[in-house]
Amino acid sequence: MIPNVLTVAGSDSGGGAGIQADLKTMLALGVHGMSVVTAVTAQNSLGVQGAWELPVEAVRAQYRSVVDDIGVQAVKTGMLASAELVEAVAELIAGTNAPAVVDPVGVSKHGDALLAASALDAVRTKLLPAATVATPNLDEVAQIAGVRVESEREMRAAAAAVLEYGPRWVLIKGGHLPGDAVDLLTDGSEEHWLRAPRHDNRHTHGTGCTLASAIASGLAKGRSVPEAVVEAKEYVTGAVAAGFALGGGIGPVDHGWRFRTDV
Ligand SMILES: Nc1ncnc2c1ncn2[C@@H]1O[C@H](COP(=O)(O)OP(=O)(O)OP(=O)(O)O)[C@@H](O)[C@H]1O
Ligand SMILES: Cc1ncc(COP(=O)(O)O)c(N)n1
Repeated sequence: MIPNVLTVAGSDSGGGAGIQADLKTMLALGVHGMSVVTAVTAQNSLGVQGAWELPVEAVRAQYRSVVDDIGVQAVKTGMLASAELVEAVAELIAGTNAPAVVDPVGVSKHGDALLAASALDAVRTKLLPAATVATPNLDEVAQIAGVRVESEREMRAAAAAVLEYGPRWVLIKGGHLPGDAVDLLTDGSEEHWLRAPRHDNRHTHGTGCTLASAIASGLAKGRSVPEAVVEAKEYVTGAVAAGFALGGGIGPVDHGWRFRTDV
C-alpha cells in the first residue's frame, strides 16, 4: 500500500517552496501526496510579490474531503497566514489520528512575512501542542519562544523553550548559522544532532518545506521520528547540493536529484 501524506500549506507559483515543494518531495520519497491550499502566493526567485489567504471554510472543506474519504498516514503544515487559519488547522490536525509535522513558517528567505504577527499566540497555544514534530528555523524560534541562537551550543536551550509549548519532538534547524548545516532533534530526553556539510550553493529556496515534507513521508511509511528525520536530512542535503539557478534570484533545491541520470 502506498502511504498517503497531506500537506496543508501555501502555494508558491515559482514551484520551489510551499505546496509545490511538498508534493514533489512526496513523489520523490514514494508516498501519495495530497494538498490543502491555505493561501496563494505570487512568488518567484526574487521574492513574494503578493499573497492571498483562502477563507477558513475552504480550508476546512479541503481537509475534510481528503481525510474523510481517502485517509492520511501523516500530515505536514506550512504557511498558515493568519490566526484564524492557524486555529482552524490546529483543531483539524488535533482531531486526526496521524502524526503531524508542523513547520511554523514565519517569513520567506527574502524576508516577506508569510504569517501575521497576530497569529503567533495561536501558533504557541494551539498549533504546537498538536505537533508530533515541530521544525522551526532560528528566526522562527526567536519569534515564537523569544530565544536567540548564535551558536550550535545555544540550540539546546532553544529546543527546550519550544518543547514547553507541547510538541512531542522539536527539530531546531541550524541552516542559518555559519559552518556545517547542523540541526538538533530532541523530545526532551533523547537528543540527536544531525550534521551535514554546508553546500556553498545559493539556490536553497524551499529547504524548510522540503525537510518537513520528507519527515512526514518517513512517518507515513512507519519510521520512528529519529529515523524519519535522519532520512529527511539526507534527502534535503542532496537536494541543496543539486539546487539550480532559476530566474534572477535564489533558485530552488532539486527535488528530483535522486532520479537525474540525464543532466
Ligand atoms: N547551504 C546548506 N547546505 C546544506 N544544508 C543546508 C543548507 N542550508 C540549509 N540546510 C539544511 O536545510 C534544512 C532547512 O533548514 P533552514 O534553516 O534553511 O530552514 P528554513 O529556514 O525553514 O528554510 P528557508 O531558509 O528556505 O526558509 C536544514 O536541515 C538545514 O540544516
Ligand atoms: C508558500 C510558501 N510557503 C513557505 C515558504 C518558505 O519556504 P522554505 O522555508 O521552504 O524556503 C515560502 N517561501 N512560500
